[in-house]
Amino acid sequence: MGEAVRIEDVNKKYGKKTVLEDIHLSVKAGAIHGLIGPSGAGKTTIVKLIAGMETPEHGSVNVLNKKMPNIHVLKNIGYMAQSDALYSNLTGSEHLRFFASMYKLKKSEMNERIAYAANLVNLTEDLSKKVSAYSGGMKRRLSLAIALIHNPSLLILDEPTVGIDPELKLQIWDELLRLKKEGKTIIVTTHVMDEAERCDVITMVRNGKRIAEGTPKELKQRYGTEDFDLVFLLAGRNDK
Ligand SMILES: Nc1ncnc2c1ncn2[C@@H]1O[C@H](COP(=O)(O)OP(=O)(O)OP(=O)(O)O)[C@@H](O)[C@H]1O
Repeated sequence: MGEAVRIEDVNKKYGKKTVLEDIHLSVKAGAIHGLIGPSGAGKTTIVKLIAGMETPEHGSVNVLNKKMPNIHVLKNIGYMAQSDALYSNLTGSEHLRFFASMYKLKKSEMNERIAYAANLVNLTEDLSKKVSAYSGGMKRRLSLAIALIHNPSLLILDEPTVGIDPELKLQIWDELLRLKKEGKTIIVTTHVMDEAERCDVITMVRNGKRIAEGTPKELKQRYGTEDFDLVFLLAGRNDK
């Protein structure tokens, strides 16, 4: 399998503050790749670079073999941001229609995709409600449905399951595994170690640096523990 994302030698600053330093990252096509790290580590900045929303001071970001930002690549990316960018006066259904129309889906395909995405995130019954009446978890679920609406080949999910109950979280992970089987590439950021263990490859990020990478099994073997929280702590200590 080829590479879906390649980041080489990336440095990123906000003002004078360096938030990413010498980042190299290769995401295999068809894999679920997790970015794990404490708050402020730089995970969101990395996914924004991949989604073409930020550009690095130094280095390169290639997605689906094109240098980012690239307008043709954007339609193959589904991006779920950490904070929900929704219109409080529109209903769930209006959101899905609006985003589907941006991707120029045909009417029949649009209806099919809306039904699929709404069902996946358990929002079918709530589609006619305005977003102002949605709970935080419902807004997260709607954002995920929007990210999936155009059937993108690369899904970038920034903390997708925050505020989502355990049952739905499992359901969403089952669906991510199914999408992977279809050949989609999924990049997911998380603080939650049980989610990390579901990824094919994990990159651990701390203070803007990549401190460890491997499959969950490799990382556990490398640090001699089955406890993923401990893997992360040990990887962090080695970096000091
Ligand atoms: N637009 C911005 N302007 C200035 N600083 C920023 C901006 N965006 C992020 N930062 C800083 O960059 C660093 C990395 O932030 P980032 O959001 O990438 O971390 P994160 O690992 O995603 O954290 P979290 O898990 O809390 O979302 C932090 O120190 C943050 O304060």
